[in-house]
Amino acid sequence: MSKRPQIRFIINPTSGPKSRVDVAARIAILLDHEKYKHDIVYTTHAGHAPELAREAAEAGCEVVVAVGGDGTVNEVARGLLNTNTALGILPKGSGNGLARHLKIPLALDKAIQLLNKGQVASIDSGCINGHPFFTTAGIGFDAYISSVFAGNKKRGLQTYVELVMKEVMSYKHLPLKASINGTTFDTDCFVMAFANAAQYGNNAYIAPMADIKDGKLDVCLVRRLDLIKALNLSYCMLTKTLAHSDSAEYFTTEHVKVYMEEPIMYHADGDYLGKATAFDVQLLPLSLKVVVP
Ligand SMILES: Nc1ncnc2c1ncn2[C@@H]1O[C@H](COP(=O)(O)OP(=O)(O)OP(=O)(O)O)[C@@H](O)[C@H]1O
Repeated sequence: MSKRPQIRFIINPTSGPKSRVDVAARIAILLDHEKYKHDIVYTTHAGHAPELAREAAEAGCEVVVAVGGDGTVNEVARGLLNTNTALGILPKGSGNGLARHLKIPLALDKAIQLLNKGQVASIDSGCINGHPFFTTAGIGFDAYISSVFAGNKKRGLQTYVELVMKEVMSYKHLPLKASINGTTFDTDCFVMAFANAAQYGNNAYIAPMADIKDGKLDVCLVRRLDLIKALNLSYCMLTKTLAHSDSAEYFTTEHVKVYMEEPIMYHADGDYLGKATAFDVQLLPLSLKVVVP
């Protein structure tokens, strides 16, 4: 029994809708205790989870499980990058982009059971100006929406879509210079998204063909939008058909550089990170182990 590997659960008590479900109790009931010893820790502030994850990885923990939304998953995964410790996910957010991409069950009990029998796979991660991301990062309108969404008490797809429709026409397109695969070009930018996973979350597919293990980022560039194109873009994202739309262009690459005259907003995994005039976006191949079905 003493050789059982350790699994740590890191719970963000603030993430997701309020729920009466006692996650610790469900873990106690459903986790295979012959397979794992476990401990449960709770974050007390933003930025706490990377510390808790790193500490567990350094102690030789086999799996560290993020219990929360994509923000919590990002923080835990950051602490596990390039270690032998695998990330597990109990999805509790409103978008759950990485869990959805990896086909991790959204139902708590099923996600706990997956930890008992799942396998470990390596996935790529991305890095935008030094900030790791696992689903998507982006500059422009998606980052602007992240900044507004962060201050919004209501969550979920409906809030998100309402926000996008309200803000889309007043959003100011900014010009940028991008270097991708040895070519440098000038363009207007409504959004430039760097996709490691295919979706933002909520099954909104910004890069439907993105493969999280292929060593490439799928860069989606939307140069300009009018109202009709905006409606079409939303429809295409939700029907996984954006790659066939004439609103978006795609590039696959390991490295992108972007230069702006005016500062532009950016995000990583939906967390608004501020504004910058220069961006260096890289792909870090197979840099994270994850428990998957
Ligand atoms: N104890 C805490 N108190 C306040 N903020 C925290 C705490 N622990 C983590 N955080 C922060 O909460 C942020 C949001 O978490 P997360 O994305 O998991 O939940 P969510 O916003 O409810 O989910 P979603 O983004 O899917 O709606 C994280 O980026 C993290 O920095």
